Amino acid sequence: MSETTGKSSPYQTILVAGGGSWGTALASLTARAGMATTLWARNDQVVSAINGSRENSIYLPGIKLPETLGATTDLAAALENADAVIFVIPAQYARDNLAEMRRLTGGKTLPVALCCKGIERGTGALMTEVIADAWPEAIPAILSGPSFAADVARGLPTAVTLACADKSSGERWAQTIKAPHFRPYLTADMIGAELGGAVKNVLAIACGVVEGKGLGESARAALIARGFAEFQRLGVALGAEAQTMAGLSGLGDLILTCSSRQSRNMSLGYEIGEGRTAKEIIAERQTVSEGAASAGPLMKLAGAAGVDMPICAAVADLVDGRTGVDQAILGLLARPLRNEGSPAE
Ligand SMILES: NC(=O)c1ccc[n+]([C@@H]2O[C@H](COP(=O)([O-])OP(=O)(O)OC[C@H]3O[C@@H](n4cnc5c(N)ncnc54)[C@H](O)[C@@H]3O)[C@@H](O)[C@H]2O)c1
Ligand SMILES: O=P(O)(O)OC[C@H](O)CO
Repeated sequence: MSETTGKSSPYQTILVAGGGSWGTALASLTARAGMATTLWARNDQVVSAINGSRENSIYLPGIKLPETLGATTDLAAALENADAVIFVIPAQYARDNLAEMRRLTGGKTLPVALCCKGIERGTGALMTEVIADAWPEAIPAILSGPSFAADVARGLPTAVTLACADKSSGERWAQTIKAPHFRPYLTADMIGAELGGAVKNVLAIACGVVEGKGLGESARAALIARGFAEFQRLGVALGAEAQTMAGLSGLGDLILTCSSRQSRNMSLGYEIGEGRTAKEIIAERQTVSEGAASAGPLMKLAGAAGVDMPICAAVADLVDGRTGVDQAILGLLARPLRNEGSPAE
């Protein structure tokens, strides 16, 4: 897929499922572009705030939302007229919500852009596998890449990967979400796109630990580079394309998330590096840190593929309380020396 035709028509009636910061930013984007957009959230405070004061004061405070954006807690009604769904519910709740949408639509074939960046606990399934089980009639796409919700909602320039195996649906999605400041790049490589988003969240926790522990910027750069090598090994094993891994949803998002404490994953790692436990930090947060829930399933996926991912394994041990920060760092530094390009054992 080298160039889009530019002739595809956008989807017109959009349901954005998920009233967190990213769902709200994406809903604002499509509503501003003129698509009839309804945001579904399970939290009625979010819905009243959006409909009443044009602001998601809980998850995206301080951003004025367009008058044309409607919000509802009634999923069945929101699905009734939708011709496309932007799915922005955290990965661990994706299966149940997708299955419910399938039930409510009677198994309708709808295009669904999956925007969550995670791997399912228990199964180690990627989001395309989850949707294939839970709503097999849907036409999935992956929207991923370096994009903080607040940046996009403020109209700051952003570029993302839009992956869709169905060329015509991919082109329609590109026309639907594009904006003067928001630029989607198309690919058919869905595995590469979704893997990048899930793995960078785990690696961002490690980078946060490095910062919180005061290990220095050289250590952080080394961790990003070695983390990227881990991601590439897994990607190759699972059939991801090299250019997707080096692109926006891979290297691009890894750089963003590992460089900014605006990232919930990096800030989680930062606090762990300062000496707190993941469990206590997560318990007091209202927002999601996908890397914490996805680190364990990522190790399951890597194990099944026979791929060694020592940094991600250390993060999984850390967030699940099987190791401490000092022990994790010592474990990584004590690994045998090897050639830079060699597949680790
Ligand atoms: N925020 C960003 O900048 C950003 C950017 C790109 C991708 N993402 C991804 O988007 C997804 C959503 O993240 P977010 O930042 O919008 O979330 P958030 O942390 O802002 O809010 C969490 C949302 O999840 C909802 N939720 C929790 N449990 C639920 C359940 N059982 N069923 C339905 N909804 C439930 C909450 O009501 C809330 O709307 C994540 O996978 C995240 O990695 C986020
Ligand atoms: O805040 P995070 O760590 O969930 O990152 C948000 C986006 O995924 C960045 O691209």
